[in-house]
Amino acid sequence: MGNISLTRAQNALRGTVAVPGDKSISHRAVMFGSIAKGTTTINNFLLGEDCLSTISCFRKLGVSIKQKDNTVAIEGKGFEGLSEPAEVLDVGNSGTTIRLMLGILANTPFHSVILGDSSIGKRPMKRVTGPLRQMGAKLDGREEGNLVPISIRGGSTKGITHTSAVASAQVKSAVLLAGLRAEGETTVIEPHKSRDHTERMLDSFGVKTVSSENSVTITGGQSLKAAHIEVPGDISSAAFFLVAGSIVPDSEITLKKVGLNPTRTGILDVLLAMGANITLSNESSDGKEPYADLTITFSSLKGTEISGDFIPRLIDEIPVIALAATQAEGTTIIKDAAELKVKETDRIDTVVRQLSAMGADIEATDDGMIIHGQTKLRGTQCDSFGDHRIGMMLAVASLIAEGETVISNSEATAVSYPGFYEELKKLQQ
Ligand SMILES: O=C(O)C1=C[C@@H](OP(=O)(O)O)[C@@H](O)[C@H](O)C1
Ligand SMILES: C=C(OP(=O)(O)O)C(=O)O
Repeated sequence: MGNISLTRAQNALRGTVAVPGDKSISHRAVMFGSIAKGTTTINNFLLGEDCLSTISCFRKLGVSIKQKDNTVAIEGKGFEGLSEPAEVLDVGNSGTTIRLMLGILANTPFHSVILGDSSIGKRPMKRVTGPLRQMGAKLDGREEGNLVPISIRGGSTKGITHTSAVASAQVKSAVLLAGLRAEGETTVIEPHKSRDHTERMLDSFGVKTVSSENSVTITGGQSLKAAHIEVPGDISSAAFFLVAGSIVPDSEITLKKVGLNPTRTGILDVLLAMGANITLSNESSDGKEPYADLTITFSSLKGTEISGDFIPRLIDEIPVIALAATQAEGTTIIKDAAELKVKETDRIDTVVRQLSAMGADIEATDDGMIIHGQTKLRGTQCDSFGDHRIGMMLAVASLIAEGETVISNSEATAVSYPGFYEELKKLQQ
């Protein structure tokens, strides 16, 4: 597995970055196009390994998908166009692929087996297989259907009202997708609102859902009509540059066409509350998703507290927010974020261990972390542990660390951002 060796930034970070397409939106565009009737086209599709896994799984389900660079064309034949896969569906490292796909397969009258890599092998699936079983789908897997490999035989399902213990767009989307073909209404209630890309994109495909603050209802029997999807830049990828620009002296970075769906912009609210200097320009929207250019300049940061409703709006950005907090004056407290423990790694544990090794004053709590700033960081031997967001956070940390930072399993960043290290390097010239 690859090591990358990085050194402290010699110059300020300056330049413009077009961050790659949004991962959540790219997955959904392929999935919805695969169950819609007609030709769905996607522009600025994310060529990250996770989204390529989604394409590969739907091809195994018999869907014709043409992909050239970041444009994709899908010949959808509706749900009826999906056929029993001869091979195992391998989702690689992607939690979104497996959970949403299970929702779709709940209604397909054939047998499928799904698995993923060693990280997926540890991630809980009961949160999805539980409600899908309640709807009538036949699923099984290790630990009573909690862990892959999962086998599923879809069939006829009935609508349910599901109260999810966690705010999770993957759970919400899986149940709503099963609800598309279920008898009657299906409602998902969450403790906090999670990202709503599914609801927005279903609308583009001609399917109505009804949302209130923390619940969404879908009526079964609706079919999808092909659509054209323009994928905005991924704010979760932009987050690494937002923090890099804030902590490397004299920096100024512009990020083009970054998706600004309000269920995803917690990182902007938090960085602004910490004193970051971020301006928006060229605000617009394609279809249902708003976007804008973001410009970030270096500024001094102060600690903050992040909890409750904020957490789902920035869940994937917490590793890099923790890094920003090491450079902020005062204390940052992150709580209500126990979900971090069931991501690609236990992100409370990996963030705390890796940043501690670099000299940060950071401690783990049951549902988050406490960071005391400002600390000087020093380069050391680090590890992404195969978690793309940890790899990218450590690369940003290296920019302000004394000496050499070596990151093992550095290739993990290709899961959501192929070419990340090169882009970071370009800003230093
Ligand atoms: O629905 C999605 O596209 C995602 C939802 C989130 O996961 P949860 O639903 O588990 O919170 C997020 O962490 C993941 O990166 C993508
Ligand atoms: C948690 C993530 O993705 P997934 O759940 O799709 O593996 C992520 O991208 O940080």
